[in-house]
Amino acid sequence: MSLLNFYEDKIAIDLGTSNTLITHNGKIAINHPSIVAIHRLSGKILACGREALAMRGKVSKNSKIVSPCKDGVIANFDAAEKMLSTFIHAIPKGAIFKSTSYHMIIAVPCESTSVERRAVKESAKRLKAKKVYLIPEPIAAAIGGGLDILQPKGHLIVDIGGGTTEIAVVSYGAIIRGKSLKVAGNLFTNDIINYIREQYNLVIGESTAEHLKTTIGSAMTAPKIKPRYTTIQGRELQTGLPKEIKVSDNDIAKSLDKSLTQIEKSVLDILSETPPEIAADIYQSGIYLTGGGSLLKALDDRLSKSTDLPVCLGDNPLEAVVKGSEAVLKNLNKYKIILRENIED
Ligand SMILES: Nc1ncnc2c1ncn2[C@@H]1O[C@H](COP(=O)(O)OP(=O)(O)OP(=O)(O)O)[C@@H](O)[C@H]1O
Repeated sequence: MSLLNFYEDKIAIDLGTSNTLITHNGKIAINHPSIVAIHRLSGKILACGREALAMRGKVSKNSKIVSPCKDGVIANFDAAEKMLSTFIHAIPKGAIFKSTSYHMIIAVPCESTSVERRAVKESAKRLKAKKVYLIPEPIAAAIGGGLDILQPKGHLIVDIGGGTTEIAVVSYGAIIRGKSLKVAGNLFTNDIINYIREQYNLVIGESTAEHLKTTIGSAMTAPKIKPRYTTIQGRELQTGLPKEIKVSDNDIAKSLDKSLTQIEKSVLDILSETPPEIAADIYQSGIYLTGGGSLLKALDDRLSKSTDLPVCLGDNPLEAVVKGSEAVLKNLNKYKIILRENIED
């Protein structure tokens, strides 16, 4: 390895539907919502990340707020590149190694097409990446959570993000069976909005629904336990007037039931397609649950009940993908089987 290569800047990117995380030389340098405010006429970026999120619903008609990713994949490449470029330029760089190009690794959904992957690589090249590697998100999440997936032993990883739930059976660093399901955290939020409208005739916004999900949200109703309540405000459907109601954790559990059942069904489908030797490993190791959606209360218990398998909640589920990607980029030799087996171009 030449001295030049040794000092090459290394960037790992988890460009998620909800959040974008970037590590630079081993540290998380960027952690923002994946959202940009753009001037309609000039196409100029007005704000990115948290700043753009704060502008949502409050900008003039000359500006628009854009989420570059939908259902786990880039839906608006121009906005995604502009957002990533702004984030990369915001990374505080060391005074000595001000490199103008990087080695970059980007996590992609396990069912991304070769066309999608090529488009991601081309975008990265336009962002001056000298060398670009891609890694499947569930594999990155598992490595980031400390799972040793290089062993010839089967693991079942369920990564519930904002736009997709990635379900992958992994053995010896390769995905044996994988599925990207468009049922994840953002849909849970919509489920809550719809339920509150139908049950209470109250229209609530995304932020209120997200708040309900992350505070009193639960994957299971608990009939024998005293319900937990919270008060929310919204607009009454018939009168159009502001109104306040009390909502319980059981309400949220009921609203999420259909989406959670879909995830459970997909996990069971993948298990039924898993080769018997690997299924035997999974019987022992259980399910590795990660991604921001895994933070929903009692989701591990619910998944364990429906599959009859132990469920292990990963550490730092919101950071696992970027940390795992970073680990691979730092040690390409150790993880070369992962890049070779899972991403063919
Ligand atoms: N405490 C919590 N309870 C329930 N859901 C949560 C909690 N904290 C975060 N989430 C949800 O996690 C999701 C974001 O997770 P994550 O950052 O892993 O997804 P992403 O990488 O942006 O999405 P994707 O991988 O689908 O592109 C959001 O839907 C968010 O609401």
